[in-house]
Amino acid sequence: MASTFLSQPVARYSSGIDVPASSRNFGSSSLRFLSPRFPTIATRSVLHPSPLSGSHHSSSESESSLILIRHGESLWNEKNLFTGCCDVPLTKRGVEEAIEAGKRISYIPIDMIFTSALIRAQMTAMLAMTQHRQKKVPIIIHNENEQATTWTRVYSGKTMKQSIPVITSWQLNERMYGELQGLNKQETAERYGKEKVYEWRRSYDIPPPKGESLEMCSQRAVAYFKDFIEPQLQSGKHVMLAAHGNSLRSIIMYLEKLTSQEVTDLELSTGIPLLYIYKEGKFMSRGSPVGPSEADVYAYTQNLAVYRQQLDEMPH
Ligand SMILES: O=C(O)[C@@H](CO)OP(=O)(O)O
Repeated sequence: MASTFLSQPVARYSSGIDVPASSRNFGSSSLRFLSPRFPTIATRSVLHPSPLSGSHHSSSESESSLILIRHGESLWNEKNLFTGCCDVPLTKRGVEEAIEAGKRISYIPIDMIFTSALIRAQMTAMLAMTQHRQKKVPIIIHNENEQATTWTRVYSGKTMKQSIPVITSWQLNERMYGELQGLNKQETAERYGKEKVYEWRRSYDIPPPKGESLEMCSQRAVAYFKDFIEPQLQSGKHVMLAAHGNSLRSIIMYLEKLTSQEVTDLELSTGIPLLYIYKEGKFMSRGSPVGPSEADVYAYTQNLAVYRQQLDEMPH
């Protein structure tokens, strides 16, 4: 699976060279984030949780939160068009959904953000973060080439501590819908029959014409999750992942060990965050946080409750 990523260039998240050793930390020892191209290095040089992240244990004891969020409504969702890998932005309603989602998760710790390479997922992550109580700045990591890496370097350890790296990756993109992209879903159902279109949209292993089946999408999205997101969770990092209906369905299938039949019935609404707690190698689904004042969400674990209390004590 790792060979899938060989074409991906190196990403570095670096503080630069003129920062005093004592402040060259993103909460801990390393400011460098190395790319999916080097999974083992990425695992070792993870950015450690912020002081407020509530996770200071060794990885064997650590507990991390994972937020999954499907992007808010896009302009093609609104028009009922097959979108797939076409890169369309959010509607006004989608923007509002993302902001609302941000309110729901405003007290859940987030140390790293992963998004697809598509603007609707990136907009959603960024808009949601405008609501986060911790007020850290999400920064997209540019690793297209050496120049991009060098030209986006940050030279202040203090600023780095107030930042959250945002890693974008095409492997988290929506499933590629092939020759359905841009077609109206209703008209397509009328033309090819509802059952055929349902099969294209929701079956596990039947691809739409010249497109990816959910199984094919899962081969890249779940591989990426296992290789690059799970190691971050294992090291105690709290992660938000903003992606798409089908890339997230395949990841949820993996997290919840769903069968190919069960994943067929799984539908994800736009802009609704889903919370998982990762502990001792297991993912526990905690549903969707209803709102920042919803006591139940923070009662899930002692760590989340402590984190929330710390945020409440922060000056406004
Ligand atoms: O058009 C798409 O890309 C997806 C998600 O909006 O549609 P579907 O729900 O049919 O998988």
